[in-house]
Formats: sequence, structure tokens, C-alpha cells
Amino acid sequence: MKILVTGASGQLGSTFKALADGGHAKGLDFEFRSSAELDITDFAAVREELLSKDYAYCVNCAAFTNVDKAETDNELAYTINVSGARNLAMNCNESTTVLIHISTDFVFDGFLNTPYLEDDIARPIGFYGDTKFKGERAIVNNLEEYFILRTSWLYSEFGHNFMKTMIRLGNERDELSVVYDQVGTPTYASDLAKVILHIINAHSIDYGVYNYSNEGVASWYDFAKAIFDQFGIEVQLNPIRSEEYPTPAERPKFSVLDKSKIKNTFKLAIPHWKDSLSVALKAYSKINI
Ligand SMILES: NC(=O)C1=CN([C@@H]2O[C@H](COP(=O)(O)OP(=O)(O)OC[C@H]3O[C@@H](n4cnc5c(N)ncnc54)[C@H](OP(=O)(O)O)[C@@H]3O)[C@@H](O)[C@H]2O)C=CC1
Ligand SMILES: Cc1cn([C@H]2C[C@H](O)[C@@H](COP(=O)(O)OP(=O)(O)O[C@H]3O[C@@H](C)C(=O)[C@@H](O)[C@H]3O)O2)c(=O)[nH]c1=O
Repeated sequence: MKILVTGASGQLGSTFKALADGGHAKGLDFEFRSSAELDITDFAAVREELLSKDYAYCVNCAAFTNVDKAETDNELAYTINVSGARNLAMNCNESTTVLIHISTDFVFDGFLNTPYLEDDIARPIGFYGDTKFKGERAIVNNLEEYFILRTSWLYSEFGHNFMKTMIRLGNERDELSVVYDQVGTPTYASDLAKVILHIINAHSIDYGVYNYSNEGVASWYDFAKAIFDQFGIEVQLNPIRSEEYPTPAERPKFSVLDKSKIKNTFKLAIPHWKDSLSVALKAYSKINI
């Protein structure tokens, strides 16, 4: 079964590559395409790629993910996250390829105080979240056979992410301040990739939008504290409010996702974020010795 992975050199794309190289995707024939090899904003190139081979699935790992830069780089963020998603959806429709697309907890405004369900109203408060939600709509409006997985606070041993930023800063500085009034769930990219492989291997036709994160709840401060404790970095860590760490983009204060739908549909047991963090730190240590 042929599977196209777009945005293959990013964090999630690299995770897929590592899983495939490690023998976790037996029987699946992946074609990995980096941004240089396949620009998802180029309709003709996407069409040519999808029609050139008999792809059963396209896993879209391509996106504009810089939350702060999206506030000023509006056009580029929109082109990649909305037009890119639409190009994939329209061409997947023509090539009868199932599209697996990744979205974000940042489609929500964060004003709830119980975990978000898939059907809760999406009301993004930043431009990144806005483009990700419009990208979802572009898929829903142009394709029937899709899975949109909304995830949160993705991290891993690959690419840019909060875990790696904390390890770097923790080793450079004596003291760090991290916000404690934004609450969500860190998600290990490898866990998400394995769920996507599970959906593919199940040949599921339960198309639709699904939430997926690790289990548990944390603030960014809690996440940083666990990274330092588990990795053995000694640094003075101060909890601060978001106002004390001003950023161009506002983030939701609460973006915990309810995962009942994906757990029930695919009979999944989801690891707790702290357990997955220890797996991720071991993987990080292995490639950073
Ligand atoms: N990171 C996170 O915390 C979270 C991410 N998500 C979602 O998960 C998905 C994967 O994120 P992640 O792997 O962390 O993101 P990354 O930023 O690590 O990777 C995104 C990849 O997309 C590529 N890309 C950008 N523009 C294009 C384009 N026009 N055509 C093809 N490829 C392109 C980038 O290539 P290049 O580097 O060359 O620009 C990069 O390799 C995204 O949809 C994201 O919105 C959801 C929740 C949390
Ligand atoms: C580096 C740092 C960040 N922070 C704050 C800023 C921010 O509110 C929070 C998280 O920081 P980051 O900017 O690394 O993470 P951010 O880019 O906001 O992460 C988001 O990325 C997008 C792609 C998503 O889809 C979301 O699910 C989420 O993962 O931590 C501190 O308080 N202290 C620090 O030293």
C-alpha cells in the first residue's frame, strides 16, 4: 500500500521516517516528500504527484507552524495552511486517496474549562489557529475520505519543539521563567504517528475529525519542570503569568482535548504525557550523545 508523506523533513515527517526505518510500518510503502521536493501550495505539482502513483493515503505533515510569525507572515501562513490543505483535498478526491491531515488545539479559544470535544465551536484567537481551522474546512468541503487529527503541544527528538528548547535553555541559563496559566497536554510525535499507522492498517472508513493528544493535563510550566526533573537539568524554574511573557500571538488558556471519540472508535490506550516524555528523552539522548 503506497503512502505519500508531505512536509517530510519537519518534526512529524521525521518521526514517520524514523518509524518506517525502524520497521514499525511493515507492508506500507512510503514516499517521503520534503518541502523542496513537493510544495503543497503548487496545485499542479500536488496533482502530478498524487496521480503519478496509486497512493492509498496521503499523510500531510506540511504546515506553517510558527505561531508568533503567523501574526505578521499572514499571507504565507494562509497559503500553506489553507490553500495547501485545499490543494491536497481536491487532488486526493481526484486520485481517490485518503487524506490524513493534522490540525491543532489552537483552533479553540481556550475559554472552556472542560476538555474540548470535536464538535465544540472552533474560535481561534491567533492567525495560526485561524489558518489551521480554515485548512480543516477546505478539506471537509472538498473531500469525503479524510481523517483530520487535532493534536496539541507536539514534541519529539526531531525538529523544533518546546522539549528541545527547554533542554537548550536549561543548559545555558541558571534561571528560567515559564507560563503556568496556559493549560493543555503535551503530545509525543511518535505516539501520534503510531496512531496514524494504526488507522491506516485498520483500513478504517470512520472518516472525520478526531482529537488526539497524550493523556493528562499540564501547564507549560509543569511540562518544563518534568523535562528538567526527568533529564536531570538543574535550573531555577519560575512559574509566571502569560502577561509576564509577552508574545506576538495570544495562546489559548485552556486547550485540553477530549479523546473519547478516537479511543472508542479505534480501541486505543493512550499513554500519559509523563510516560511518553521519558521515552522521548531517551530517544533524544540516543541521538545527542
Ligand atoms: N508543533 C506543534 O506543537 C503542533 C503541530 N501541529 C500540527 O502538526 C503538523 C506537523 O507539525 P510539525 O511536524 O511540528 O511541524 P514542522 O514545522 O516541524 O514541520 C512542518 C513541515 O512543513 C514543511 N512545509 C512548509 N511549507 C510547505 C509547503 N508549502 N509544501 C510542503 N512542505 C511545507 C516544512 O518545510 P520547511 O522546513 O522546508 O519549511 C516543514 O518540514 C502541522 O500540521 C501542525 O500544524 C498540531 C499541534 C501542535
Ligand atoms: C521558551 C519559553 C516559552 N514560554 C511560553 C510561550 C508560550 O506561551 C508557551 C509555549 O511556547 P512555544 O512558543 O514553544 O510553543 P507554541 O509555539 O505556542 O506551541 C504551539 O505550537 C503550535 C504549532 C501548536 O499547534 C500548539 O499545539 C502548540 O504546540 O511557553 C515561556 O513562558 N518561557 C519560555 O522560556
